[in-house]
Amino acid sequence: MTVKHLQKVFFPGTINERHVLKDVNLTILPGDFVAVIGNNGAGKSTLLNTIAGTLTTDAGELELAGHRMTKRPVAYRARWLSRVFQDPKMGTAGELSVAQNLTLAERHTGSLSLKWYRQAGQTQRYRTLLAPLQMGLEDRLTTQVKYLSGGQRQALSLLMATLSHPDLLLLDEHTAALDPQTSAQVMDLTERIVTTQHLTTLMITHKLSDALRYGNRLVMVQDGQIKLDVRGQAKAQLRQADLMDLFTA
Ligand SMILES: Nc1ncnc2c1ncn2[C@@H]1O[C@H](COP(=O)(O)OP(=O)(O)OP(=O)(O)O)[C@@H](O)[C@H]1O
Repeated sequence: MTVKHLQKVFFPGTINERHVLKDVNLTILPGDFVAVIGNNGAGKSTLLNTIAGTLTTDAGELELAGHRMTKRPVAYRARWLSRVFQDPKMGTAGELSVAQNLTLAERHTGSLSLKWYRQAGQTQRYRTLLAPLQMGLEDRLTTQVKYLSGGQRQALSLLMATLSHPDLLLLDEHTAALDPQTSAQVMDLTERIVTTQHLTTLMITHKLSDALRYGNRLVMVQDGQIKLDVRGQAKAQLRQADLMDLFTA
């Protein structure tokens, strides 16, 4: 994924004009797991939304898996890109069962009937997919998703978002609405899925400890620009105090 000279201006030409992304450049290499941090209003969500296509760009280029995404709608980008939102309700259909949600996610790449899960072997396959989440979902295939806990629902969202092996996985503060223990559980699950599938991942988080612990790369956005971009050994040596210093600098 490459982001070149990206700019976003809200309310252009008015008294409220605000340059939220100021010439952002970012090359995400295949297999990178990038944690994005930054103050409130720094431009993190705007960056993610322009990549996902829910916001248009004012200047710059976006390319993913060799395809130009810049002016493309969300549906076009969905072939290569998946997203998990902060709200566990966003990634799943509450009125449908766990199995039906999985079928929906699989229909992303084909055209299966929602009754497909009843076919022989399908139940076992879904149980096998769900068991590694360690949330007990393999025993709740017929439960309507609205009755699941936030953590179970977010784990299911994560599984559904990654079933199609996307070229880019966007995690939009996906553990922020969960209690600390569940959040840690979903983060560990995230790491397992991302590592096993070698997924290229961009994760926004407000938890500095998560940004330091997970992923091979850390990007700090400040005032619409990338203030810090470290990977590998340099990232491993970073401490929370270093980040706090940068936040206030
Ligand atoms: N759709 C919009 N219309 C107008 N202004 C917007 C819009 N979306 C964001 N902004 C403004 O752009 C700035 C950056 O917002 P953004 O949500 O990208 O920041 P953020 O780094 O994700 O912050 P937070 O950590 O609080 O979520 C803020 O001043 C915000 O008010």
